[in-house]
Amino acid sequence: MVKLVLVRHGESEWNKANLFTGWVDVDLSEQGVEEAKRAGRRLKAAGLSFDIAYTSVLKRAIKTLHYALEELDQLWIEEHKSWRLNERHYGGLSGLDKKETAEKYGAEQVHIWRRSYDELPPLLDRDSPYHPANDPRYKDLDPRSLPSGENLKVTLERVIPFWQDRIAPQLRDGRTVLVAAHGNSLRALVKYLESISDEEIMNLNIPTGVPLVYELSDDLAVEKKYYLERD
Ligand SMILES: O=C(O)[C@H](O)COP(=O)(O)O
Repeated sequence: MVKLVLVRHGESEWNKANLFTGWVDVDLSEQGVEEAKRAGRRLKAAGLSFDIAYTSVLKRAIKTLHYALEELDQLWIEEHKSWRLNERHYGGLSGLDKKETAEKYGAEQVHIWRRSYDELPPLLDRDSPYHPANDPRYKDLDPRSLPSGENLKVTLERVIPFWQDRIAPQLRDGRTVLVAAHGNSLRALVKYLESISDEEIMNLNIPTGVPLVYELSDDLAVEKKYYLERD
């Protein structure tokens, strides 16, 4: 049996302000820092330690990983960052207020944008400051793989190759893996790991800063799954 732990970053400044965020690189709020440290304490209380960690190229996930590893005194472990673990790109909704957007387009439409599997948000113009083509951290990527807006399906299609090529081989070699990422990149991974249907995934929410432990068989089938809810 091998262990995989997923943790969604702690509350961000824009979670707190109720703004659509996606790939915008906002920081953790004060509460988010506390949630990240608490995640680390919960991992420690559960007797977990890690061989390798993965995160996105967004600071709310990177910092969550580091705060958690600091509590474990494991800041030294090997870690890898990838855009493939980024939050889903919210396209033209990036930076908008979620409540105001619901007032404008209706709560039902906003719920579909937020939770459906295959409905795309409005797409972003390539000259928008929120477009990844204008962000140096993505300069080495093929411009064709830079999204102007993503649904969960597109997010899953870029997360799963990273899972298959990078994370799964580590687990198969018996390593304990920590992944610090985002609400929707983790929903995509959970959908894949648990074969959740396109309809059912609409009801799945992953809370911020609560470690989700998977116990996997040697061929990476899910044997057990639980949240660490105690420090
Ligand atoms: O990108 C965002 O706005 C949040 O991190 C996740 O948003 P959601 O709850 O609308 O999926």
